[in-house]
Order: sequence, then C-alpha cells, then structure tokens
Amino acid sequence: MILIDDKLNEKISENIYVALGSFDGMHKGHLLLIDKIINLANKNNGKSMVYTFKNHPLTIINKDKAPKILLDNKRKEEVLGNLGVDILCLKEFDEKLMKLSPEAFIENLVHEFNIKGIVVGFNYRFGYKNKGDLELLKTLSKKFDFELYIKEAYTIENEIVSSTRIRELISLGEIKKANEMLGREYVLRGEVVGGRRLGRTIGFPTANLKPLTNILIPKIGVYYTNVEVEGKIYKGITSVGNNPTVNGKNITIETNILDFNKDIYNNNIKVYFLDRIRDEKKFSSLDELKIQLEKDKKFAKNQSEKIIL
Ligand SMILES: Cc1cc2nc3c(=O)[nH]c(=O)nc-3n(C[C@H](O)[C@H](O)[C@H](O)COP(=O)(O)O)c2cc1C
Ligand SMILES: Nc1ncnc2c1ncn2[C@@H]1O[C@H](COP(=O)(O)OP(=O)(O)OP(=O)(O)O)[C@@H](O)[C@H]1O
Repeated sequence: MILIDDKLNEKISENIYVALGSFDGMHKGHLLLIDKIINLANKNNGKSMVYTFKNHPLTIINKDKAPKILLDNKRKEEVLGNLGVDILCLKEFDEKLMKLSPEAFIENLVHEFNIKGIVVGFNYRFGYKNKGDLELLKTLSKKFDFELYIKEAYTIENEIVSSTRIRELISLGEIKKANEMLGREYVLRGEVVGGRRLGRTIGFPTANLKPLTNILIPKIGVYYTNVEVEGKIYKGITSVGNNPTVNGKNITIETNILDFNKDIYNNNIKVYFLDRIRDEKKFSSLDELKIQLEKDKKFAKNQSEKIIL
C-alpha cells in the first residue's frame, strides 16, 4: 500500500475510487466502504484509496471534545494494507482544511487525484462546520464528473455501528459488544515498563504497559486478555486501574501473563481485550488480593484463546 503523508512528490495518474471519513477503529461499518472501493478499483482497473486525517478533526475544531482514539495511524495503515487497499492518504487536519467550504474540499480532492468514484456512508458530512451533506455531494458528483456510492447504515441488533458508540462501550467496560462492532478484538500495544515489583512477591508478576496518551483505555477493572509477546499468544489477566490495595495513584495497565516467566522489560507487546472479569477492589491485604487473583486466573484458564496469529 502506498502512504501519502501530506504533499506527494509524484502525481498518481490512475483512476481512483476513494472512501472518505475519519475511520477511527476501522469498524464493521467502515469495512463496507472499504469493500466497495476495492471492488470498484478491481472492476475498473483503478486504484482504491482511503482519504482521511492524521489527527482527529476535533483536535483542531474543539480540542476539549477530541476523543481518545481507538486506532493509531500505524495500526490503521496495517489494517488497510491487510485488507488490500492500494493507497492511504493521511492529511494533517489544520485550520486551513477546517475552513474549506464543502465544495472546495471536494474540488481540491478531484484536482489532486483522478477521482472516478467516491464512496461514503449514510451519515457522511463534510466541509466547514460540517455543512456539506449527501444532497450536495450528489450535485458535486455531476459537476465534477465522478460516480457517488452511498452505503446504507451497518447495524448490529438494530444499533448503528459507529466509532462514537464503540468508544462509549469500551469506556463502559462492555468489551465484548465493542469487539463485535469492531469485528476484531480491541488491542492496546506498547512497551513494557517497570512497576513497583510487588506483584511478583505474591506470585503474580505483571507486565506494565508504558502509559498511553492518545489511545482510549477501557473502563477501570479486570479483564481476560490475550497477550502477544515475541510473535506468540498467551492468556492474560489484565488490571486497568490505580491499584487501591497498594495505594497506587496513576492508572496502570498491567497484565499477569499465564504460563510465562521471562523478563520482557522494554519489549513491545499487544494486549487484546476479550472479556471483562470484574470491578477493581480495595483489598485489606496483599494476601486477600492474591486469593482474588487466583480466581481471576481460573476464569482465564476456562476461556478459550481467541487470538490466532
Ligand atoms: C489481574 C489483576 C487484577 C488486579 N486486581 C486488583 C484489584 O482489584 N485491586 C487492587 O488494588 N489491585 C489489583 N491489581 C493490582 C495489584 O495491586 C498490582 O498488580 C500489584 O500491586 C503489583 O504491582 P507492580 O506491577 O507495580 O508490582 C490487580 C492486578 C492484576 C494483574
Ligand atoms: N455503520 C456504518 N454503516 C455504513 N457506513 C458507515 C457506518 N459508520 C460510518 N460509516 C461511514 O464511514 C465513513 C467514515 O465515517 P466516520 O469516520 O465518521 O465513522 P463513524 O463511525 O460514523 O464515526 P463517528 O462516530 O465519530 O461519527 C463515512 O463515510 C461514514 O458515513
């Protein structure tokens, strides 16, 4: 897949079939659009493209309302590449872009690329103050001579799948439902950093993830996870919380990996969230915590491994 970061040096001359939107999470609704651009590109001997932004538009429009995101750009690139998309265009969303009128946004796009088809969803809006709607896009498709394809809403149990809803579910700890909408397991990835090394004293060493700044963290609590370390998958029990038993202050994401005892400080791992086990509790001693951790471990042992590499 070709990645276009901002200014591209060489002109892409092929016919382009492009999907437009933010695409945070690359959920099942988004995949409808991706399927469509790939099919169109194949059928018409053109290239499929996802045109999106490096930063979430709300980071510029209204910083306080900008959400923690589901998928960083690196991962988005990976997912789209694996799906077979030809080109990913990641534009910096800045004041200038924000102030483009809906017409100008589309006009710029068709001038930059040889756009033959645009694919959007039922609720797509675009341009300054989100003023552009599907009616306007239909008019522009005639003016600029491209085909317009509008995908119907993808729903699960009558609920429209959206990035916003998935973020809400993850924040509520409803990880299974979020995963269903995503079409894959929610994953946090990062470097393993040192903790206070108390866990090992009760037989539960933990791999602590380096604090994540932009990425959405599931609701405080304990989860059944699968952990990818050096290309292998292990079961895990992961605590997201501030460890009240040991008077912790910051939120940490720490995982006891089952049947594993290697030193993995500084390694990059992936923690796939599969199910919520329980709320976080303040125990009166480490011994009591240990009894609970044995139960959490039993829960994990009874689950199947879901992630297959
Ligand atoms: C699966 C799991 C569940 C946990 N549950 C709790 C909990 O309910 N309450 C709590 O205070 N700490 C909980 N902890 C955090 C422990 O207090 C913490 O792992 C321990 O203090 C070790 O910290 P360290 O990694 O800094 O050594 C949990 C840890 C794990 C791995
Ligand atoms: N459930 C869905 N079914 C079909 N198309 C969708 C669905 N969700 C989003 N789309 C389309 O995918 C593109 C990207 O949308 P966008 O990034 O705004 O996703 P979203 O899930 O609606 O996000 P948000 O919750 O932030 O509004 C848009 O063209 C949008 O209309």
